[in-house]
Amino acid sequence: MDPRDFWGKSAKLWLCPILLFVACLGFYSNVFSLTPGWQSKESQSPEPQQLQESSLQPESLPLSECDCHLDTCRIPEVPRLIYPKAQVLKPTRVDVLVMTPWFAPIIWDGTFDSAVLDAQFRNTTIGLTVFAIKKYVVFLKLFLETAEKYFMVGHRVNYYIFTDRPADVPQVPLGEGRQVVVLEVRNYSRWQDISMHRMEMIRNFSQQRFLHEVDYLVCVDVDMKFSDHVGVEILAPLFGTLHPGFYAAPRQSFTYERRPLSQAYIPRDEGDFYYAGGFFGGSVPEVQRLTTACHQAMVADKAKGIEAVWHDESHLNRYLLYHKPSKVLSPEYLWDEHMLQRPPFLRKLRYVAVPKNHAEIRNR
Ligand SMILES: CC(=O)N[C@H]1[C@@H](OP(=O)(O)OP(=O)(O)OC[C@H]2O[C@@H](n3ccc(=O)[nH]c3=O)[C@H](O)[C@@H]2O)O[C@H](CO)[C@H](O)[C@@H]1O
Ligand SMILES: [Mn+2]
Repeated sequence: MDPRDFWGKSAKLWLCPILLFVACLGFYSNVFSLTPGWQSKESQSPEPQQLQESSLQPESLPLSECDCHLDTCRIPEVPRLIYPKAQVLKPTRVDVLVMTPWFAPIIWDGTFDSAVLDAQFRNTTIGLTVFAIKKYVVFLKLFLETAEKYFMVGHRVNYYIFTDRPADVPQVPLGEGRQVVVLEVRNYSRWQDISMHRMEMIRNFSQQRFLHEVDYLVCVDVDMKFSDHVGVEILAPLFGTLHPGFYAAPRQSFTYERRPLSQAYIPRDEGDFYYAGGFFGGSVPEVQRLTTACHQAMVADKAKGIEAVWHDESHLNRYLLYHKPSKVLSPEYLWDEHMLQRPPFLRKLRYVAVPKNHAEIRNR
């Protein structure tokens, strides 16, 4: 028999039971889906109560244009530009790590070209959040003046100043497309509580305002000044900054929270980097997720009578361990000249600590 003939005839014979089986499958799957207890987990619709609760979870925040997988964001069109060509066999930095194992760039001087980046990020509005509660209002003047000189120059910027002393916010001349927005908030008696509640307040205002007003949020400490360019090279769905005290340290010596009782707990055999609490950010939905998660973790810790060793910074580190940032800023973006000796590979100091007398300024 011709093999083709065999397959021709037997195909018809085989096809009948298969079609019958498929039809039965379709019928029974419909019947089962109508029968309680036969639904698969995924297709179960949550009880109204569950739905309300899960809508508070950071993962289930509403989708937005920026809310997409790392590699699926829309590529912006850039105009004709003249800039030096990258050379594949001449890497611009060989002295430092410029890429994480999950392919997030680590931002160092020499690794980026602002001409290209500025074109890619034109029409972007950046929100810079900063808290100046109680005596910390004294830092605002230098902070704003230096930000005008170095932070996102040429782009639209909203300075969101969270303070309990709106009258003490200084008037600083601002460039075009830049504005100060004063957000009056409560204070706390302990500095640790002020620091930690930043997560809650950023979360709250993200929902109320930031989602509608800016594309990215940059969340920083106020007791600092800009001293070199900080531009759109830092912008990404989620970014953190290498803490200047730990960039070369082994993970065992990172000052993560080590007590399993805390929501910020990280075991000694885990950890990528030690991130600083004083400089993080991302798209508004991602920052909303981060701040919601960190705030919820701090509420849970408080209920158990535990406070993480480095407060919000410990929770930020835990979050960024399990939600890998899409860019990592080098310590150029957060440095303390009085505490640390500048290593030769640190070519620029972009955002640096302003010395403060802790006894004089904290808890006042
Ligand atoms: C540079 C850096 O990574 N700093 C982190 C580090 O502490 P720092 O020692 O830099 O903490 P800090 O005294 O600067 O406090 C954090 C921030 O809270 C605000 N504030 C604090 C007290 C106050 O009375 N009024 C007020 O407005 C202010 O914006 C300040 O910059 O660890 C803290 C948690 O322990 C935070 O994670 C900080 O972000
Ligand atoms: Mn600080």
